[in-house]
Amino acid sequence: MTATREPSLGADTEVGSLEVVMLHRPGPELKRLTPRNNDSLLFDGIPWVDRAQDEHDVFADALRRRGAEVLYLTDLLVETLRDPEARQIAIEQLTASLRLGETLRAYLVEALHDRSPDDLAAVMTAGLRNDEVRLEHSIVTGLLAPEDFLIDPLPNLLFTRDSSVWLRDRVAITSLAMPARWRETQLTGLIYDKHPRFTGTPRIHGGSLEHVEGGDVLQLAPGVIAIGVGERTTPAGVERFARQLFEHGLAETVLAVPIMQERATMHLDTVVTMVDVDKVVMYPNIDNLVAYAITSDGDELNVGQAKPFLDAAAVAMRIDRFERIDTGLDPVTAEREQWDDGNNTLAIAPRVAVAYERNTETNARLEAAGIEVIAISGSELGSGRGGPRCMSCPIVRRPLPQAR
Ligand SMILES: NC(=O)NCCC[C@H](N)C(=O)O
Repeated sequence: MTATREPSLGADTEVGSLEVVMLHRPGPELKRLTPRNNDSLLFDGIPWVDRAQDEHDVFADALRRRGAEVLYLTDLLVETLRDPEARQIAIEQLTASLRLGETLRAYLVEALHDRSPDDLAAVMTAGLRNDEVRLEHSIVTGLLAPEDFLIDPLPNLLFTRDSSVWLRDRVAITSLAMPARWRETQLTGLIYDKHPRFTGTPRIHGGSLEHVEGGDVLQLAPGVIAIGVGERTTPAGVERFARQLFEHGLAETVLAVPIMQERATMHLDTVVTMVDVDKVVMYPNIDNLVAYAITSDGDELNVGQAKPFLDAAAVAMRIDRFERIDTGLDPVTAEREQWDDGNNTLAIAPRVAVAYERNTETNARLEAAGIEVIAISGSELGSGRGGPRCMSCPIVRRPLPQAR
């Protein structure tokens, strides 16, 4: 494989025309979900996997039809694993933290080295069950139940938004808060390090640092980055991330935005997403969203007073008004549609957004406000509590003509 990094990778807004995006087509890892493990694996139900795949294919096709190139995480991973050094790293990372005793760990290391890139990628994504290994005379495999996981599956890979974020020409490998998702950044980290398409891409952050998840990071305008602080991204995560953004010239202002620490609002993008250069769709039941503007004078970070989010954002973006499209929903409908990711839209160009079709009232108000809504079905995809924005990692967005 030769190094062929494209010169123009990156994205500096939420709404620039989407050119390259990474998705993860749901696969065998979803078949690992049971009523006994779905809570700890962060799913609210047991998805019908074939239907989830169909829904996801429609999503991917909608993006392709509008000109985006869709890269699948699994394809990138398999291609990466063809490199012996990448395989070595992958197996080391995968087995380093297993608490399975030395005999079983050593057996797994050897067995994984014998696997093809496809099979190794399958273990990295779908995990490994006890009854899927053949190790005689092992105390550990003998005493574990057949269906116990030796390596946990990663059903939340579906939400590619969270484990990496492109900021201008750099990629941030995030640090995921929930144990069920920790290993995801080993995969994205490896892909961006070793896949020829990304050779030489400068990086920030990393899986071992303070928690920051991609769903909390919104690029409101070039150099203006809002970061939610709640269930997933910690205050220390924002501080660490902001320092790197300033250090590498990726931001002039970072807006730290506290959100409720609950599952329904796990990321900033569950309550607010951009649908135009100066417009957001926002959960109506959070009128009091505030932001702390963080700037840097070179050495120190300066943190302003809490201001209403839309006002603080407008100042940082140097626009007169950052408009919230009034979905006008009564609080109960708003709560239902927020839970079903009605506010989690994916802008693929200014005023064009992909949204789940089930949120009929939110979508109708968006259309009335002049937003073209590309409605996709998400009855099964949504069982992991994530919408179109969560399910996509933009790798290239065209810069906006008016970008500063
Ligand atoms: N950006 C997002 O809001 N991502 C959705 C992640 C859902 C996943 N089941 C989780 O709990 O982390």
